Amino acid sequence: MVSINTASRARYGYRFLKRPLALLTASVLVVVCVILIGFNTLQRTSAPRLIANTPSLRFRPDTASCRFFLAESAIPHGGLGLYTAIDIKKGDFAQSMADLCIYVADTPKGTDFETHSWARDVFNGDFEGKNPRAACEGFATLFNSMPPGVSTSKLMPQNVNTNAGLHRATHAGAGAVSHYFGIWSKAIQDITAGAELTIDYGDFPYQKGKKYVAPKHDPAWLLENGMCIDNIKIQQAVDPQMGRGAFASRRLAKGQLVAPAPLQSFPSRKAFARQKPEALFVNYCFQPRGTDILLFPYGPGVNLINHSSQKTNVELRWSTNPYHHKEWLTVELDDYFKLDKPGGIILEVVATRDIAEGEELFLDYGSEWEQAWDQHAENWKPVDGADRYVYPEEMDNTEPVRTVEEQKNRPYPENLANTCFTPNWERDFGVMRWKQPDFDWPEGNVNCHILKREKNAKGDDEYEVSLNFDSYDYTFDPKTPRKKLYIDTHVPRSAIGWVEKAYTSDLHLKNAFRHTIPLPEHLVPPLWKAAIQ
Ligand SMILES: C[S@@+](CC[C@H](N)C(=O)[O-])C[C@H]1O[C@@H](n2cnc3c(N)ncnc32)[C@H](O)[C@@H]1O
Repeated sequence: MVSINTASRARYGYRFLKRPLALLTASVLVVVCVILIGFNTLQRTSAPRLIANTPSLRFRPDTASCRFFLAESAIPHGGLGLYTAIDIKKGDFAQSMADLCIYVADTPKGTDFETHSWARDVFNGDFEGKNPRAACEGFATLFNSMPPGVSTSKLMPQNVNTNAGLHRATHAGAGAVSHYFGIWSKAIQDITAGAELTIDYGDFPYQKGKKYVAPKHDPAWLLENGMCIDNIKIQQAVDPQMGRGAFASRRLAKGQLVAPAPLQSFPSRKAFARQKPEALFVNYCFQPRGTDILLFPYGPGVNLINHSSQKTNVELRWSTNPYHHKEWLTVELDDYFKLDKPGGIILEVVATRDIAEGEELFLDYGSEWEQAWDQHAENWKPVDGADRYVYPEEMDNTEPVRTVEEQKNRPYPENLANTCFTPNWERDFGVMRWKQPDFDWPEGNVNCHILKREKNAKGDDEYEVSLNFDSYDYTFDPKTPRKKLYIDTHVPRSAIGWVEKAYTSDLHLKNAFRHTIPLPEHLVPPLWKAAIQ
């Protein structure tokens, strides 16, 4: 937590200003600085308005430039809320970095994961399996809901394919990290510093007739009471085997809060072991040793911190924030899961030494995890056919797409299927002309077969496609009339994309590494430990 200390700010003396020449020099410097800062600020759209000072720390952290905070929601009973400390223009990104989601391909019915996760079609996970649902870290899971007209932001579930630099033919880490990275939100109105960032959930039970007011806090209050969630940026890890990693977006001082990590609790890891390999989700969870429970941290970037026992520069502790229900850690595990809302416990990532801007962050996952990884890396060999596997992002999206007929002679890689983005939802089956959608919901993206390709009057390719609204059933033969056959005509090339067929992505690699991150022993509540013996 950050504290403003204006009195001690004065301790930084400017005694040399007593001399006139020095005064002139200082004035020129100030003007140059103001111009440079102004230019820099313009490039970032809006200026951080907050000034902070933590002079007691030898290595002064740059908290003043924090752009996003987690703090008590200004919505009554809203719990924690997301805040911006900068002005954001309508249409601009309204978060500091993209979110990451982890899909479970066949979510068991009736489990806590099914009820507390994102639907398959929100972030383009339709094609992974029969009942895909996602756990997401970052802003997506932290938003509170406000009605249309009041809510500030909108999710932008972009179809970003990424294997995080890990190819199944060459990397032991392939299949051990999620490909669903790149989820953003954008401002749907001009947002001013101090505003709580909200989205409209769509199904939130708003009170009829109630006039909702946009929730906000004073920016200075945020600096005093908020937890900065902007200290991490996500990039390719320095060691390519690790996939992405978390990096310091500003300098961080020893002992400083790097990021809060609210936790989602799931009572049984077994629920994720019905398929082989076990669901990738477990790799992103803490597990108190000996228990079967999973704790999923969803604070922005926390989940992206890789392991190193040699280069460790952050550690975990239970949060001191009032929203961390520490009393919930004093009940037996069984009773913990009977609590009204088994959420509300928060870990914190804290710097164990001064960290320079741009340094990769490393947590020590412990020797058990390290040995498991070393063994995996030593024994790993690529699965059969790995060198023929093509990731969707490797396809050239400017090339004309071959029709089903043409594919008989020149097939595409067998793991890939086409998707078509269609606005034609309000229909019975039959033939419809494609039109430019006025929405960007990912539900519009469905599996399709390319039946015909023709030039339009402008000389551009247009396609006739057969759409499959049962996304994961990509096997149907378009020539055999089905009960419901949906045809779109005049589909432009830009509406056609590629996805991996169900059950073929790296998520399902038989040789993928799976291991939870053991919760450090000293953080496991004694009563939970008692349950272990
Ligand atoms: C919590 S995730 C970390 C973020 C992940 N790197 C990503 O790109 O999404 C944990 C996974 O990252 C990878 N990882 C983390 N530390 C690693 C290390 N020291 N060596 C190899 N892989 C590592 C492993 O696949 C592990 O299961």
